[in-house]
Parts: sequence; C-alpha cells; structure tokens
Amino acid sequence: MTDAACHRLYDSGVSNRVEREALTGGAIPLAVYGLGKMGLPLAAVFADTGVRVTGVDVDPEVVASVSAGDAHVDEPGLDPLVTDQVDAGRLSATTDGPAAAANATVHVVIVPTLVGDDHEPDLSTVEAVLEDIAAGLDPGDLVVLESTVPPRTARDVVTPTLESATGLDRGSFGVAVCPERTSSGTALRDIRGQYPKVVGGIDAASTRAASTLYEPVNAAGVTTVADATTAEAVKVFEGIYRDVNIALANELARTSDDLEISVLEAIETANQLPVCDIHDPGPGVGGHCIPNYPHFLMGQIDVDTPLTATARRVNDRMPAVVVDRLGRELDAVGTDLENATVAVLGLTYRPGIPELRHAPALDVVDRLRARGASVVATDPLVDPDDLGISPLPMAGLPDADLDAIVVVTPHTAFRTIDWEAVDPLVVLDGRNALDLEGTHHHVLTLGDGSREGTNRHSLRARLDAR
Ligand SMILES: NC(=O)C1=CN([C@@H]2O[C@H](COP(=O)(O)OP(=O)(O)OC[C@H]3O[C@@H](n4cnc5c(N)ncnc54)[C@H](O)[C@@H]3O)[C@@H](O)[C@H]2O)C=CC1
Ligand SMILES: CC(=O)N[C@@H]1[C@@H](OP(=O)(O)OP(=O)(O)OC[C@H]2O[C@@H](n3ccc(=O)[nH]c3=O)[C@H](O)[C@@H]2O)O[C@H](C(=O)O)[C@@H](O)[C@@H]1O
Repeated sequence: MTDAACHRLYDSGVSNRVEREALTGGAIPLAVYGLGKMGLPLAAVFADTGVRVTGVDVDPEVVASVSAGDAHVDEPGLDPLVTDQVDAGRLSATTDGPAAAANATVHVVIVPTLVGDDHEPDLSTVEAVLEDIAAGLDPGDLVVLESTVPPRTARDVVTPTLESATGLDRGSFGVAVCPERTSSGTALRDIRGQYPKVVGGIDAASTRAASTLYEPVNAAGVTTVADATTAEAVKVFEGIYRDVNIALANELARTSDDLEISVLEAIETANQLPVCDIHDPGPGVGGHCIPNYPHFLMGQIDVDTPLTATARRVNDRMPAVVVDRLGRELDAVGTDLENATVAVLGLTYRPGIPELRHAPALDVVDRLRARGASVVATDPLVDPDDLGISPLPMAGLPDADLDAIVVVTPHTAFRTIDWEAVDPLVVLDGRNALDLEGTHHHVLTLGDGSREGTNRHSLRARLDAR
C-alpha cells in the first residue's frame, strides 16, 4: 500500500506517522456506536482532532439533536464542541448502524453494559452493535471496545461473534479494548488526557492500531497492556477497588457508636499517610458503574471472590443502616418513625448528575415508607413527582411540617438553605456535607459517634478548617 492510500489503521503497512496524518486528516473514517453520556463526548473529541466521525445511535431523538449540532448530554463544554464539529462536517449522526459500519474502517463501541436482576452481566447492547458492525466489517478494520465489559469479552465474545457473522478470520481484522476512564461532569477533560488511555488488543497489530488511534486524542499518552483481557481487567479492577474501599469506610463508620469516636475524624486523620486512602462513608453506592462492575468479575471466573461480594453486600445495606439510625434518633426525641414526615434531600446517585440508576435515595425512600413514614423529597435535577414521591421545593422547607430531614445526595444548591428558618428537626446528613454547627437542629451523620439522644453537630466545619 502506498502512503497516500492509507484508509485504515489495522495492519495498514505504512508508518505510524503516515497513519496518524491520515487519521487526523479525515482519511480514516471512524464510527462511534452509542452517543450517550460518554459516547457523544468521545465522538466530538475525535472529530476535534480532525478525524471524520459518524456517530450511531438507536435513539432517533439523539441522532436528530446531534445532527442539528446540539448536545443532548449536559456536559461542560460539550454543546459548543458538537456544534463546531457538526458545522465543520467532521461529525455526523445516524440511526443506520450497518451503513455507518460499511463506511468506517475503525469502529468504536461505547454502548451501556448492564447487569440483570440475576446479577449476570448483560451484553445484549454490545451484541446488537456487533451485528451492525459485522454487516460492514472489512479486512483491515479495527473494532475498539470502550464499553466496560467482563474480562475476556473481546477474546471470547467479540472476536468469535465477528468471525462467525462475517466469515473473516481472526487476524484479518483487529479488536482492541480501550476502556473509558471518564466521569460525568469532567468527560471532555478526562478523554483529552486526565489519565493515560489504556489499550490492549487481541493481537499485537490490534494494540498498535488502537495506540495510533488514541495518541492524537489523549495528551497523557497511551499505556499499552499485554492484551485485551488485561485492559478489560484494569477497568473492572478500578471499579472494584472503589466499591471495596467505600465498603470499608461504611463498615468503619458503623463502629463509631461502639467506639464512641468520630470515625470520620479518624479516617481523615489516618489519610494523612500517603499509604492510606480510606474513602467516604455514605448512604449507599449508586450509578450504573460502581455497583455493577464487581459483577463483571464475581461468578464469571472459576475463583471465588468473597471480599468483592461482601463489599457489595455492605454497600447495599447502607440505605437500611440510614433508616434504622433515623428511627433510633427520632425515638430519642420522642417521635415514632411510623408517624413521622421525613424529607429526603437529593435523589440522584451523586451530586450534580441527573441520573437515578441504583440511586441509594430511592431505597431510602422505600424503606422509610415501609416503616410507615410519610416521605417528601427535594432534588434540583429531577422531579420527585416523576418517581411517585411528593415533591417539596427547597424554598418550601421552612414552612413544611417535618419531623426529620435525610440528606442522601448533597447537591451544591443545598448549601443555600437557610437552616435557621427551618423549625428544629432531626437532620441526618448522610454525607457529612452540610455545616449545621451552631444551628438549633439535632444533627447527626454516619460515623460521627453520636450516642442515641445526644445532639451532635456536623464535623464538616472542623474537618474543613484543617
Ligand atoms: N457514564 C459514566 O460515568 C461512564 C460510563 N462508562 C462506560 O461507558 C459505556 C457507555 O456508558 P454511557 O455513555 O454512560 O451510556 P448512556 O446510557 O449514557 O448512553 C448509551 C447510548 O447508547 C445508545 N444505544 C443503545 N443501544 C445501542 C445500539 N445497539 N446501537 C447504537 N446505540 C445504542 C443509547 O440510545 C444511548 O444514547 C458503558 O459501558 C459504561 O460502563 C465508563 C466510564 C464512565
Ligand atoms: C472516582 C470516580 O470518579 N469514579 C468514577 C465512577 O463514577 P461514578 O459516577 O459512578 O461516581 P463515584 O464517585 O465512583 O460514585 C459512585 C457512588 O459511590 C458513592 N461514594 C463515592 C465515593 C465515596 O467515597 N463514597 C461513596 O459512598 C457515591 O455517592 C455514588 O453513589 O465510575 C466511572 C465508571 O467506571 O464508569 C468511572 O469512570 C469514574 O472514574
């Protein structure tokens, strides 16, 4: 192949420099399957480096909005980037996966990978995309998996599926795993190089091709690992580390009453050592990532994983821990949870992100109701009414007839609440996020060492003052 004819990355036969120039000059067409929270930022960033990108999504509204130059995902900096790239003709969108596959020589898969009710990984969206890709896969094409998947998916699912659907042999096309290491709210920054891009292929040529693909995108560089399974494991391990670490923090927080110390203070002080990085206790672990990723390992291999499994159970128990604690504290001030009206502050799984998947607040609401409490809720990003929960606007807090408030997700908007204007209440600040020092409320947080019936104040101010 001559340099001028470089239209692919896998086994192109030309130098890395020529491949890169062809890629960023728009000569190597790329399809991104899945234009969601991570897929759209990724597609836009690729286009911004000069790559010609077709985004594929099954949702016609998503495709219509991207085609009009609008970002349907609320991510800092994304909307103008999408507008610019669509205007420049580098980014387009379609619902026609097979047609996009036929035109592309690099295929990037970034659709959701979920876990079913039986805790089994559900790869059906990835498999649906593979069907589209197979319809247009040619020798020399490269398939990149950005979706988080159980280790061995590229080797044992993606490659054989493409082989049998196309009749092509392994080695005539490339498959690499390049996991998305980004976070909602900082997606563009993360994709462009907050951390190195991890790349592992099913063969050396796939690893090389995927490295070339990401070098122009990621300023922090590319970390190549031994193979695709290692790359898959890196991402799953990162998630398990977080889940296990949070479970440790939650377990330690539950010891606080018995030890009669503030575990939060102890954790913060222990973390002064560089070898110690205990995470924050809280009312539970939500989102579609961290609660799911452990299941990508547990039960998927012939080795038992008791620590990972226990961490999942510890974290899943936290909404019950919160409701039990609230029940005891209300008891101590002479109120039955059964007859109480409780306001839940923050429903989304983390602050600033309008996502409810596995949100611990929903479990807290269910458990409060199961104990007979009336529940109202406030969230600046979602309407509680849509979830069958009575809404309480933040401005209505002072006039509401409440017995308790549980802060599950500390949106920044809650910092503006005038707590002195709210009648004295039991406030369970599940994230130790509010500074209620000196207010007339009966304030407690997980891990604060409160004894039942005593009035403890948030440690936040003291810890922040350090
Ligand atoms: N959201 C996050 O914070 C992070 C997500 N990830 C991983 O990135 C992957 C994608 O996640 P998100 O972007 O958050 O998902 P998302 O749910 O925001 O978006 C997925 C998009 O894929 C589309 N889609 C579904 N089936 C399709 C198909 N067959 N063909 C084409 N499009 C299809 C949906 O319509 C949707 O627009 C997942 O594997 C996730 O684990 C990784 C790091 C962070
Ligand atoms: C540190 C970080 O930002 N991890 C990311 C994680 O994103 P995610 O949006 O799920 O947020 P997260 O901060 O891990 O929080 C998950 C859940 O855990 C809870 N949580 C988090 C940290 C902590 O110390 N204690 C705690 O209880 C949060 O409240 C939330 O309910 O999962 C993403 C993913 O893997 O998909 C990953 O790319 C991101 O890097």
